[in-house]
Amino acid sequence: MEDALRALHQLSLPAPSPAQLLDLLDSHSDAAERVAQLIALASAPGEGSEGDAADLLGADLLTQAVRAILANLASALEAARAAHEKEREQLQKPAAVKMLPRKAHVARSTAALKRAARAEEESGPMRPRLVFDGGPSYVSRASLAELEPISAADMKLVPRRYEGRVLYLRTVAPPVPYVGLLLEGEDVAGNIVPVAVSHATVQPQGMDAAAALFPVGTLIAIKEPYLSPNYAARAAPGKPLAGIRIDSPTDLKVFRKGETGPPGFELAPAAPAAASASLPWLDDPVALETSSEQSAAVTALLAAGRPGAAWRLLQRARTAEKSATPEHLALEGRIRYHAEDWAGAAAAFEEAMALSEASAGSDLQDGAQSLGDGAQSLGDGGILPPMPLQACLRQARAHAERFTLEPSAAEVRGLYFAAAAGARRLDVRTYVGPAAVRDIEGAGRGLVATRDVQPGEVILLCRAVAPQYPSGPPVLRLNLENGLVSTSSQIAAQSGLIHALVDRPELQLPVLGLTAGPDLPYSAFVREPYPVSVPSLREDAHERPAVDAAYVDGVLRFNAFGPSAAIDAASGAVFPRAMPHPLPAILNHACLPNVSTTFHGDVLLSRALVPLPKGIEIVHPYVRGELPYAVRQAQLSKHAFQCACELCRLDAADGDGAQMRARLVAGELPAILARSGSVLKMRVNATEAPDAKEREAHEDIVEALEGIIDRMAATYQPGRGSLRPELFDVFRSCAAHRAVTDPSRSAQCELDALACAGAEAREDWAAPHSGTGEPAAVLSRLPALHLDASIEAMLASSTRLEASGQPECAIRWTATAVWAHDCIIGGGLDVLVDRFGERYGPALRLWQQRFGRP
Ligand SMILES: C[S@@+](CC[C@H](N)C(=O)[O-])C[C@H]1O[C@@H](n2cnc3c(N)ncnc32)[C@H](O)[C@@H]1O
Repeated sequence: MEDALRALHQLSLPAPSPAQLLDLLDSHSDAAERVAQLIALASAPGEGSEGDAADLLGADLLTQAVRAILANLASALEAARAAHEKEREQLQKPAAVKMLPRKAHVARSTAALKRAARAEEESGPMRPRLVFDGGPSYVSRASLAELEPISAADMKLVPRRYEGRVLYLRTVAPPVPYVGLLLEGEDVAGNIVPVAVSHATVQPQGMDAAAALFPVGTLIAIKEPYLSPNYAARAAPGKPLAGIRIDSPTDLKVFRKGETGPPGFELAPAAPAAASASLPWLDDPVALETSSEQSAAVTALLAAGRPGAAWRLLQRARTAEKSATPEHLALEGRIRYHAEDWAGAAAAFEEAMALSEASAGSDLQDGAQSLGDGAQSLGDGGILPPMPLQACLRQARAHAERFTLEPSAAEVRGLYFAAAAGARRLDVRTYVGPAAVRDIEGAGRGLVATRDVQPGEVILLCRAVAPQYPSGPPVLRLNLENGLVSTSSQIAAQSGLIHALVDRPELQLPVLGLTAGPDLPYSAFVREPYPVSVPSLREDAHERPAVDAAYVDGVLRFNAFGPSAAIDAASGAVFPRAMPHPLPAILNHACLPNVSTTFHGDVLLSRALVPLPKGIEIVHPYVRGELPYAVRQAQLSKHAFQCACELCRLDAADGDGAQMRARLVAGELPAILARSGSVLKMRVNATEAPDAKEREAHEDIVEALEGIIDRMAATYQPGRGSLRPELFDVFRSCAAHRAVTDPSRSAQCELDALACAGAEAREDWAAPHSGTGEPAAVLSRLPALHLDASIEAMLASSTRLEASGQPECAIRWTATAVWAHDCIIGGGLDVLVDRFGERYGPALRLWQQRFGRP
């Protein structure tokens, strides 16, 4: 991989994009040729700087060169597959290991370091990276004291996991960073053992940062080491070589100054870097001398997203100093705030202020500001940005006081606009509305309504645990067994979550208490009662947990929501996964949901779409209910359950009809809708009457649309009712054409579209609004599918009715849009205007004039 990238770099060509890499990894496609041409085109003759590869070689030669480079990459992939398969076979029949002599190891390690330095220099830190996985993954649950030391010479068979044993090594070279880290260790007998650590860091590191984490001479212990014939495949692939592969970084312990070294091993622990300069890898800093050192370290730990370590450090400092200082209390407030303990944070801020007042009016309390309802953005690591103590206190109190109150429109508005402005980690309190965790027959646990709930009520407002926004190089991980490709966001989320669980072991219950897909057995936490709120910081001593990287991957794959998408190479399915929102992850799936879930930065907001009677299961869609039945089933297949929601029951009852419909949707429908779009573009002035030619074009297309409606209608079982999501777009197009030719029938078409998405009309839907109060909506029940497009349907209908001189009918449609939007997202008119104002400004302005708050 690195060789191919270097070769491209030498030709001044860009590295393949992640999407192109995905194409290249698909051994069944002819993508290699396409990618070769695209990459070669990136340096077309005459366009680049003088003397670039295209000028020197000419386009044809250049394409040939790229082809050759990509062919090398393809054979590297093949070699990786072959090595993986061999290792898999050998697992049953391990062979005698052939360890290289020390001299050869030193030469190899020196060359690897040189190569890494050259790659960093030539291709830069943002060069894309590729690693592999697949097959068993290991984690040791034993404590060091339970394990018996082993030396490299005793590890005679490969591949083998040396259960019950621990290998002590001292590093003899700086680490080689790639996605994971490669270390070189020496045991007491002087044998060199290569070690590859996956998820050593949350994002790939440069050589200097990696060297600071593992300075030469660091003493390490590897619990129940797995000796692999291809040790580096998951961290930094290269030629197959026997070495230790660490899948879960909690299997690796680093000894720090002051810690007791391994019994019987004459290896002195290495001195750690100063805690304030560089935080120790995955551990808490120890032995800080001065109060200012402690404060600096706590702040650095918070910024690094390690509130647990910050908390433990603070507690140790407190114990040493006996009485709390205002600075310590302020730090405690920040840590508790980070951990969503608003009441605890408020108490600590208050005490800090009282103490600082007592100690001669410290400036901690100056500059108080009102924070209002607007959501603030949190700083690095999800912490409160620097602000006066009094402001911190207000904010903590506001969150604590609102804890049980349903989020207001102003709060949701603040959340929406903060996220729209690019904020990633939002300062909002969590809220768990009328929902509780219950066992659901045939579906594990789920959430049910604890009372009758009205449409629009907030069910959940939750922040993600340790969300990651990868800013490093693009990383891909190819599973050599099932072809699944994980992208940067998935890998960073996995590494970030492992590190977060080490930092805050109390988060294991909400995170590892989730299931990890049908292929992994439940963790022990799944059997415990699932926590509804975020567990508080643990007061007891910290024992570093063993975190199984494979289980965390499964949890993310089967539970995480998030804005970034990943592609299943096998099925081509695209599904979002990056951020774990623990409690919302307990929601089970239905293609026809009864809540609307939206994402704002790292915050998830779920509101009821329809009335929820007490005890009903709350369900949301893992895959888009608008997709044809067969596609939904294929996308859900990884979960290994059969969805039995109302939509699936109806689609299943349609039998062959559902398949015929899918064919129409994929075949003829797009062409008719495209034609419809072109005809609609003929309307330059919406208020002008169409000439005969235009009218005829609209009438023709309506005929074609009605034809396909009839053919699709024949694919539904008689008596199925109006829930027909595939017809939504067809009726919407009809509405747009009818608005030109026969305006009186346009609103009916929009209503038909909404009914296809699950809405129900009021009997008096066509009557004009009368009186002075707010108009009644035209719907009695909101659609559950095509949510945003449904709001457009309502606003479009309003706009047309207003234009055709029926303002009191129009205003009822706007009222419906306002209601629907409040139930789907909320946040009031400003949010609706921000999202739809550009296209439907006049309709929304009219509403604002008549019913908007001043
Ligand atoms: C995100 S979790 C939901 C919580 C899960 N029920 C639990 O107990 O942890 C997803 C898993 O829940 C189960 N599940 C979700 N929706 C389901 C449904 N409609 N029918 C059956 N099982 C379902 C599947 O096992 C799926 O992989």
